[in-house]
Parts: sequence; structure tokens; C-alpha cells
Amino acid sequence: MAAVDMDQLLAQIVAEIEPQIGTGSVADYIPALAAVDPAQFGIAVALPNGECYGAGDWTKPFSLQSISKLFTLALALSGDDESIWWRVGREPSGNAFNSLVQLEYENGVPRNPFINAGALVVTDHLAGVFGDATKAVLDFLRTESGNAEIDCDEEVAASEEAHGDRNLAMAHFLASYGNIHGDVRSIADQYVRQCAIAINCRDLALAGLFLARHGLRRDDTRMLSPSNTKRINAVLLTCGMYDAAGEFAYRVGLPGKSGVGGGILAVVPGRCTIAVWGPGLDRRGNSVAGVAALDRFTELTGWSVF
Ligand SMILES: NC(=O)CC[C@H](N)C(=O)O
Repeated sequence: MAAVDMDQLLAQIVAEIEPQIGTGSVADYIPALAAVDPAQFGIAVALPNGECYGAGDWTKPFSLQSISKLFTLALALSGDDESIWWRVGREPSGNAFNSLVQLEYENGVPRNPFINAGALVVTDHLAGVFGDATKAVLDFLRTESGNAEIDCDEEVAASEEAHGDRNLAMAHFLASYGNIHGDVRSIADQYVRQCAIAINCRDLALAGLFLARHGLRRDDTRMLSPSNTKRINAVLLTCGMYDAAGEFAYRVGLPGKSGVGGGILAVVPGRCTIAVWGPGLDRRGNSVAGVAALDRFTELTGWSVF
């Protein structure tokens, strides 16, 4: 594709995936998310120079959920501190994001940072470095997006906490292996609160730009070395969509991270970030309309890592 008319392209994608909007089912294990209208869709594309384009509900906030896991990993690796890899692996799990089964076989070392068990360990690491992991994520998102209003949605946090037995069990199980160092309840709470951050597609695409800019933040200060940025993108490609990572790589061919709020952040290294949001999920917890839109985006532009 020669010169890309981004506004026209995004409008075309929204029109093409229209039949998928509202399909799938909203996450109902977090009651506050079950109340979200599934018939919504937004897409935003941010370019390395900070220009941002969007279509549909791209300025409407949604629940960040597991997409927070990519920001916590990046913060854990910032300054090229690689010590987190002693505590968490980087292999796809092939299991659901909230599965516990591998943890006992593998001695309390989660397969990767993008499933819940791995994110709990990363949160514990960040709590040790920054004091409060949720605040560290919020500060980063606000600075990179330029939107100081981004915050935790207290209703979503309370709703997940009231139904948080599984993550709490997982955190205690990790602690039994010595892989949670802080207070278990506090770490589980910080994890839930970073998932409950409300953000829109525009701000999410801008906040992820360091992944497309080889580790540079928007003010040109360095977040990560080019090598560690490449590595995060590689782990996103292999593990970012949980047990659907292979299918997503096949259909879209980009590093990406999804969340059960219906958002996905995808990266075309050197070119752009793309944030999509559609609350209807497939059975693995990935946005149906979001994956369809990213599929069309890479097909129409030819922008992919392959
Ligand atoms: N896949 C997700 O987005 C899961 C995040 C959610 N907060 C949970 O822990 O279950």
C-alpha cells in the first residue's frame, strides 16, 4: 500500500466488520463488565511521530484488563533490569489466562508474564521497585497519552474484588513457592486495580508507542533498549493472546495484547500501534470485532512483522 489515507482506511474497516460488532459475549465473571453494551466498537492508530487517527467509539473509555500486563512487564524491564526473568518464563502456556494447572508442575514459576499468574509475579516485582504497581502503571499511561484523567474505575475494581477468589488463590499458591514476596492481599489488590483502569483507544494507542519506537518514550527518553523492546514484542506475539496466540499470529501477524474488557493493543514495529475495542469476546476471551478489524488492517495495509 502506497500512501495510507488513515481516516479513510479506518472508516472502511469499521464498515467492513460491522456484522461482527455486538457478536461474542461480554465477560460475565466480572459483573461490572457484564453490564457493558456489546454493540460498540472503536479503533485508533498512533504513528511514531505522535499523530493519532481513529474511527467509531475510539474516544470512549473501556476496561484495560489484561492489556495492563504489557505495561507492567515494560515497567519491570525499564532501565534494562532483567531480573524479572528469574521469576517468570516466556513460553506460551496453551492454557486459559486464569488457569492454575501448570503452576504446581512447574514449581510456582508462571509460563509467561501475560497470564494472570505471571502478571501477579510482575506486580509483586513492581511493588518492590515502585511501592505501588497500579500507580506506576497509571503514571506511565497518563504521561504517554497526555491524558491526566486516566484512572482506575472503582466500580469495576470492586466488582472483580468481590469475585476474586481465583486470582487470590493463585497469589497464595505463588507465595507458597516463594514467588510472591509482598503481602499477598495487597499484591492481588494492586493487580485487580491495574486491570480496572479505564482508557480509550486513542490513549491506549499513544501509550503503547514505545513498542513501535524501539523503546523510546514520547519525549524521546529511553524506556527500554531496542533489544528489550524487540523481546517484549516477541513475547507479545507468542503469548499475548493467551491460548489463541497461534490463531492471532496466523490471522493478524502482529504482536498484540488483549483484555477481557474487549480491548486489544497491537504493534507494527517502526510503523504504528493499533488499539481496538469491541466488548463481545470469543471463548478464549479475545474481542471478536477487534480481531476481525486487525485482520482487515494488516490485509489492507500489508503492515505485519511477516
Ligand atoms: N484476560 C483478562 O483480561 C483477565 C483480567 C482479569 N482482571 C482477571 O484477572 O481475570
